[in-house]
Amino acid sequence: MFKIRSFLSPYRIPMTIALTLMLIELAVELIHPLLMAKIIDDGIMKEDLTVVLVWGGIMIAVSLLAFASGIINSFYASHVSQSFGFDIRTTLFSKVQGFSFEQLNRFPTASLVTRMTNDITQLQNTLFMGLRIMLRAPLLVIGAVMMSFFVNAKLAAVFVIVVPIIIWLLIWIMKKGSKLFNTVQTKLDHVNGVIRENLVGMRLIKAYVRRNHEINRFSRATNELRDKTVTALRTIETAMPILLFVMNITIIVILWTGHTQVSNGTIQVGEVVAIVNYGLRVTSALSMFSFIVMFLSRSRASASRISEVLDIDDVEERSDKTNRLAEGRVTFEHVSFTYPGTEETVLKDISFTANSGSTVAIMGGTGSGKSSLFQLLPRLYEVDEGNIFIDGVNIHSMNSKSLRDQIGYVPQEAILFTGTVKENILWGKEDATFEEVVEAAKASQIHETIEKLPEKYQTKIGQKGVNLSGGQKQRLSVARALVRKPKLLLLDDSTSALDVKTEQRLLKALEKYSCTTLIITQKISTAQQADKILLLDEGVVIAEGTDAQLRDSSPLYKKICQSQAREEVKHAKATH
Ligand SMILES: Nc1ncnc2c1ncn2[C@@H]1O[C@H](COP(=O)(O)OP(=O)(O)OP(=O)(O)O)[C@@H](O)[C@H]1O
Repeated sequence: MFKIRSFLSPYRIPMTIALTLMLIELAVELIHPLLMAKIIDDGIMKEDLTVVLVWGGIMIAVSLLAFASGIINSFYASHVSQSFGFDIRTTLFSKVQGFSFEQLNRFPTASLVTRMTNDITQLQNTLFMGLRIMLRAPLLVIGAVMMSFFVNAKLAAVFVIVVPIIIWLLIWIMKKGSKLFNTVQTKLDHVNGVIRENLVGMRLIKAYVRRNHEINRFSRATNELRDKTVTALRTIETAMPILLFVMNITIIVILWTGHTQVSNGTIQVGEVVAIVNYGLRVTSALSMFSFIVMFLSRSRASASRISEVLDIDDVEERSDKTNRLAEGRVTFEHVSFTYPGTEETVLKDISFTANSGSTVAIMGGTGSGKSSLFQLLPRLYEVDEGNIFIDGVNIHSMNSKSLRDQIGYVPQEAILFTGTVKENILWGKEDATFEEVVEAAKASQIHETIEKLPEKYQTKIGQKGVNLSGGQKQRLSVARALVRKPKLLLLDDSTSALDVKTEQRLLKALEKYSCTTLIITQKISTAQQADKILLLDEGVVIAEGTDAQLRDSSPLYKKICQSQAREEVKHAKATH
């Protein structure tokens, strides 16, 4: 919570101005009944028109002052609340960018989205309300009670009993409400999660005709959200009529005792009217409380959810060593790795060397640890045991940003961003020239396809690359990696959707980049072109060598070759 409060520091001055203006409004509101009492007792009762006109004029003047203060207060309240929200959102976003994968796994994606949008909006609204009316309501209650005592202490004594009871009740509701709204926000996370999964997987949903299943899933999530919200709002709303009932009884008591005292001549009519007026203002302030308590409860829940993200420790950069990779020679030395928070060791005692400029194909069954091995190289995860060296330097001691800058990593799923083809390639190296972009596209065998697009390199790519085929997306992702002219290129099954000829051309074109290439593949045709093949099984390297060597020495490799050869024969027969 402390961190969130610190976001208010830059706005101390506008907040002070807004609060001062709010206090002016409040003061005017509190003076009004006094002026009214004066007009009744000294003007109307004594039939003195000058008093009525003079004090009436003063009343109008202070009302205008309150009006102007209210308007300027709104300006400041909007400015402060929006800027405060902007600052938190920007900080939260950049905080998440610095998360390690282990930290990222602690929050579901949809929950992070809710925290960065809805939760921050809750805080913004609360701050706006805070600067406009939130403080005004409690201060109005306190001020009205004090002024009543000033007018007539005996008559106002009833407030001393009633107000503490009401304050206690309000605190109780707020604590309860805050817990309930926490659950509401979690349910909102869930709804966002379902929506996100649904929109991302729309093609699959249609292909599997799962529309009704998805509609039911969404209905369940949104029903839960509705039920929890209704429970939270009910708890807060039912308390309000109780408060107002108590206040109305209080006013009746004041009127009753006031009436008796007026008859006895111990109090003037104007004084009774003033105290009743203060009572009514307290009542109206309390009816504002239902909103205030709701806003406070909600924002307390939201603030703690935002703090959870802000409180995550920054990943410490161990080194500012910005080694330039000269050759890209990779050495794994007895590397073992377990995903944080899990038990199973997914890579066990891995040792191998990929010479500079060479191509190493990594093969293995699904779940054998191929992608995990890749993620260790740009240090997306840290090794548990052993060491990884690039050009003889332990990557553990290298600055992670400089290390990643020099690696071209193409993940298994080709991810494209909304923007043009050129922008997507430039994503790999912002300051690349157009010639470099074209060069990378040519090497990735995507240049000709791009040239056929309506606006060539300026063609807009639809959301997630919907207007491109799987193979085109893959090649564009490879171009994005090549444009940075990496010393080390990691292709995670990134040529799976390419036909053999295109893939061969792509691999040939890579030679000119003279980078070390590690390529995860399921295809023997790809592996055959590599200088070395690593065969992984359940996180262990079970065979290492060239295609010819493995055909002799590895029964598993031989089996894969035979089964793929059979597939090819079947495929050839089918196409004839
Ligand atoms: N983020 C993660 N957290 C925990 N375990 C994971 C994570 N990612 C993968 N694993 C586990 O690590 C093991 C190896 O997964 P990995 O993705 O490296 O396999 P792979 O060989 O690349 O498989 P595939 O060819 O199917 O992509 C699997 O048992 C998988 O369940």
